[in-house]
Amino acid sequence: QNFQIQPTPQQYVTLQDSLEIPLQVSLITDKSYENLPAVSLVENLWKGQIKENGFPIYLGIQGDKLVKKYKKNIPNKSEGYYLSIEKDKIIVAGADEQGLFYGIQTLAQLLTLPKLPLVQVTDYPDLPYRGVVEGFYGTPWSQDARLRQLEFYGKNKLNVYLYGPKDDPYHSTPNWRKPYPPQEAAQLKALVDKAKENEVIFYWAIHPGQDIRWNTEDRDALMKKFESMYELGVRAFAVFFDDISGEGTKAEKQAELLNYLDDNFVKVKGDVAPLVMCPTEYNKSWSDVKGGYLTTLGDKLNKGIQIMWTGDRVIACIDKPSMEFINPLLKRKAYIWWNFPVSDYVRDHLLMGPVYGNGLDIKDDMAAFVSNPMERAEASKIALYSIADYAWNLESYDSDNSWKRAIQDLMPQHAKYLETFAAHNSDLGENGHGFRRDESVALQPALKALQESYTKEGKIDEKAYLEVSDACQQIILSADMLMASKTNRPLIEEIKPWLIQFKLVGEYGQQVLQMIQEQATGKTEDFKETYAHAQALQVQMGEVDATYNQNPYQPGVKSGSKCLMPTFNSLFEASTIRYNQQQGTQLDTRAEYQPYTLNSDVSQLALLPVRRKGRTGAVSSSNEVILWQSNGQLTLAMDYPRTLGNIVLDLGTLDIEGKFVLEVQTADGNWKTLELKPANNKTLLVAQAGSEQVVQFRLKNTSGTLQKVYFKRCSFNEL
Ligand SMILES: CC(=O)N[C@@H]1[C@@H](O)[C@H](O)[C@@H](CO)NC[C@H]1O
Repeated sequence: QNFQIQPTPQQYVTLQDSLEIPLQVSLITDKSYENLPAVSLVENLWKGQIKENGFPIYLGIQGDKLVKKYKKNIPNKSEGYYLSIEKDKIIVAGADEQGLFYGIQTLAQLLTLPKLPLVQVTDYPDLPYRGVVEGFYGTPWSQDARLRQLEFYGKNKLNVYLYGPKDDPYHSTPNWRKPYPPQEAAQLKALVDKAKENEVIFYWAIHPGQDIRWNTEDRDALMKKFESMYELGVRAFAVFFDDISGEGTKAEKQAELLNYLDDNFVKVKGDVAPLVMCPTEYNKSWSDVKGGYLTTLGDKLNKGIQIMWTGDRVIACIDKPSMEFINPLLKRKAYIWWNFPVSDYVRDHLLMGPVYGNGLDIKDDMAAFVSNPMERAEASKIALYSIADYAWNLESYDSDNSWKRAIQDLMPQHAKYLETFAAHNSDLGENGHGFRRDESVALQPALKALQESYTKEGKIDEKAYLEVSDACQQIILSADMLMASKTNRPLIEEIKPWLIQFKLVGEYGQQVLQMIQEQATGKTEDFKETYAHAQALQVQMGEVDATYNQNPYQPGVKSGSKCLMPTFNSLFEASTIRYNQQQGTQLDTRAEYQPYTLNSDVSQLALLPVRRKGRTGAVSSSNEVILWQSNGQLTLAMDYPRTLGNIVLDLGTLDIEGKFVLEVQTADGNWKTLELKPANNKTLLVAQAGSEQVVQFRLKNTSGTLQKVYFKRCSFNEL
């Protein structure tokens, strides 16, 4: 990967010459700068080698005498800088202190080269605010993760971090009125200090809308909370009104409160950044323009207050039409809250792919571009690196080039392996927002050719076969090397479950390739064992999915879910079907491993699919009235003895006494009846399966007559 400055600078002139990296430097700067982040940064670059007669580095800010002669070179743009590396000196001149800091960040990147190239960099950001809103549901980032993030933002010229984790009880209901306890307060103070060191504006956000009352008591409570955050060093504040219902959603009241905060806190303090607010109607698909919510905010909110916007939908890329819709309503440029790579609605997937799809022609239409990331902080850095690249210089943004550099930056020693992993772990899978991403892009043609040639004609496309076979080798190698990596352990620890799964996907692919080869060339003996090996890998993938990352939303671990797994599963099924036809065998052709099997002589239940999500199993419910004949039964068999927790039934009635019996068969073969107890004020019935391992359970109509019931729920969980 040939060297590029990150983010891509506005103007970069190299003089085709270079300089040995000076071992000792002397800093020539206005004395009042000694504790500026920019100066601390350059002191860290030459730790202990700052000497009077060292190589001269001039550091200045527009207006200083020191950089007077570079006045015309310094861009007249906030956060802009001019960096000139010459044979006998280096000049770093900022339009302001942030620009000076960024000039030195660029110098720091050039210092990673064997020699310092003689360059002139004239640079500045397209957008005034660029960064991250920690605004997702799920486990909030840890203190360490946040400290590393802030350093990453400094390096990548991101200048905003909005602290707003939905599941922090002091940010949101119920404790937004309360000050943080001492330990959390100290941690926040440390974050504020780290942000300052990295020229990042640390916004503390409050999420009061679910239970706020529009009265002076709550208004004063909010002011008091802001005051307590101010004492911790916070100098930037946000109020989020998203995902709430009821009183808190009123635009007039929201505007009144925010204007009050603006007039009585922000303007009074004098050193606090412009307020940022997230509206209740934060995307077009939900907004009711005629209802007047957005126009009320646009008309009434003080001009300086920023209003966030996620685009045409909750999860959507941002383009010109999106901005042309919202800006006139808000009577200001919307402050974009981009919901990527957030994955709190697809928690079993990692979003490691390129950042693409946002307009390159909208730098003058947005007040800001901040990303809502994954709860996995390190894994989010691939996307955040490219978001920094995009938001600094939209027109020059190249998503694939940026993605490759992001990976190189995250794991220089294992970039090849991380790229293999990231390429196949980028799509979200089916989801309620309908937002999808490309995945396995480079391998798609070969996967498609292999699948079509085999499933349609039972032939092997040799070229495609070899390409997919190599890819499987690469997948296994990458997973192993990354799991054993000594660098960037925080990243490896975060993605380990997916690395384990990814390796299994590669191994499964290898077996499936062997299956189609053996079937196509008539090696019937080998096929049976290869088939069994493929099934063994399906079982292991199922176990990984049922073991790691268990959560109440999208439990489990999906890897290669858009292209690799569907192709391998289809080839597994096709080759088994062909084998069965050839040999007259009855091998199970189902590729999605199913530990649970339903059997029933009640015709309306017999074909209901059984779904497994993480550690819960559930029979798809039916909307019909079930004609359940006397002695009719439904059984749920396990692949091997398993310990179950609750078995939950909903037959649409609690009146099952003397009509239905629920029994479990334990591993010793004995049956025992379980007591079904009502579990809510409706028709839910729950039974404890007991501590022994179970091989199956059954629900039987013992009434002696036909029963008409519903079949709304039959689920169970494994302990
Ligand atoms: C403004 C915004 O997106 N708010 C939340 C956000 O916290 C979630 O993380 C986001 C992604 O699921 N959905 C929208 C919504 O639930």
